[in-house]
Amino acid sequence: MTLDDKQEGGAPPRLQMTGIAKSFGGVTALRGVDFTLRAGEIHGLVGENGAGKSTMMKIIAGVHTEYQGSLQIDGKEVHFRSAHDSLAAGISMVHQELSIVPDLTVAENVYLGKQPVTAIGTIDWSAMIRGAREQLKSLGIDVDPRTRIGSLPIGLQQLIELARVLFSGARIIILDEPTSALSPPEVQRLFEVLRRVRKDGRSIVFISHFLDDILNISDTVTVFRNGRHVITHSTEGIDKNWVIEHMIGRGHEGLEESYSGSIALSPKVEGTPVLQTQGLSFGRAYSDVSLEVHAGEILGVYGFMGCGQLELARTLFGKLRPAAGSIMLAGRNHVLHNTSQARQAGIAFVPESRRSMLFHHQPVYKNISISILEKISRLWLKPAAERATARGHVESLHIRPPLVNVPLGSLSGGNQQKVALAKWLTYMPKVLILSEPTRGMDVGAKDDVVKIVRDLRDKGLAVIVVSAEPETVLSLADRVVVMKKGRIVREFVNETISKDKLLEAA
Ligand SMILES: Nc1ncnc2c1ncn2[C@@H]1O[C@H](COP(=O)(O)OP(=O)(O)OP(=O)(O)O)[C@@H](O)[C@H]1O
Repeated sequence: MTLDDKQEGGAPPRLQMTGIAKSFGGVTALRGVDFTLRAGEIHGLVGENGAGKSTMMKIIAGVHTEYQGSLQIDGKEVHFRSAHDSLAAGISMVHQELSIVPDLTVAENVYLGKQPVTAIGTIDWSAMIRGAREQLKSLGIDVDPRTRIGSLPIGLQQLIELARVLFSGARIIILDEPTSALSPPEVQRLFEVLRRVRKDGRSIVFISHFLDDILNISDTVTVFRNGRHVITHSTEGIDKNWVIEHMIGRGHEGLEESYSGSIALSPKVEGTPVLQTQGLSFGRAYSDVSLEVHAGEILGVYGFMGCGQLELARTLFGKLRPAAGSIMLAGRNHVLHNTSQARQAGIAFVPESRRSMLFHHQPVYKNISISILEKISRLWLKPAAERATARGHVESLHIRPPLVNVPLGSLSGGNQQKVALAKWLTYMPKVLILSEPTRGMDVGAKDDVVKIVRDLRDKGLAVIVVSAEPETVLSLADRVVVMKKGRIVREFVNETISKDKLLEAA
């Protein structure tokens, strides 16, 4: 470790974990890992999918109670037996999956489990609503605390969940992928709050695959690889390349090249588009959207979270019925009444919430083969053939562990995402719509996805990539349209663009 374990003045660290080991059945998640968190520190934690980040943090949060090694808070040995124990010790964690209660109001969610009470012991609704409004305001969120939270866009839900933890008074706050659904301005607001929280002497662990965010907000960075602690270093004087090198443990020539800096877009493709829309509108989500995508082309649709791009993607897959406008496939008008019509027309859609569409208790190979089973069920696909298909995808996407018989639920979040993508790659559509295809993936996995999607394009597929992450769009798209408040405001063709240009347009 290159940092001193002692805090200034010789006080013990806020949190010290030593020699932590944890296995799940035959899978070893952590192999004797050390981790130190100091008071008033924002500590970035990075590593490839499956490196053990979430497992380590879930031990602190009292989710995993069986492990080896020592856990000390302010110099005192503790062993949490439940999430409740951990909360009582002043530790709060926001998991990758949101844990809000969709049917409750915003205020109830902010105060979940600790509602203010009146002198006579009833819930103090007015204090709760007032308190929630103030807390949210400091995060720049202007929303009526009486709104049902499930009716709000996902980015807002994520911010509200963060608000709950940030204002809980916890001394140790663990944020696992907190910015995945946030727009750039929302990320900036979150960072301002995190800096305020740090000033109060509270400590934050920030897990993310967005290395720019990690370097921007953290004081210290720790890298895990394959269940081991690789290095801990002050963020001063290190850069993204340094982090990637330690994450993957080898040179990374070629990796991320397409993400950083500028990229050159392709000229417009001539001929009849495989898919085209004219004046497409859907309620308040988006209106008057005209776009086209050709065979052998990747169209990027970029916009901040909640600008209508997710609804647009769903419409193109027959999940939503447009209020106006038309969709044409190979130059002919098509009315898509449902998703099976879209599939028959050769359209595939990988949604951003793909993990919810998987079967967590089923083995990996079943999850991958399910879409071809549907397509060629009459052929009585044999399990051996299913496994063989799955193995091919597990290999090309570098899914870890590389086992097709283990239950999907035992994989790390990022690896589950890869399985979800593999599932859709098994059947060859004409149009492939990908919503947030690399969310939650580490740099290496992103690179694998980029290669696979480009390969599909080269085989003649028309691909639409919908994303609120500029890097995702830049790394994949041949041509980009930018959406803002439900409208296409800009198209970039045959020119060199950068992240700044995209952000500016959005
Ligand atoms: N509940 C579980 N049952 C079985 N195996 C598990 C379980 N949770 C995690 N693992 C395994 O432990 C290893 C570490 O997973 P973990 O979720 O900690 O990784 P991570 O670094 O957080 O990855 P990601 O960036 O993808 O979220 C992985 O191999 C994973 O498959």
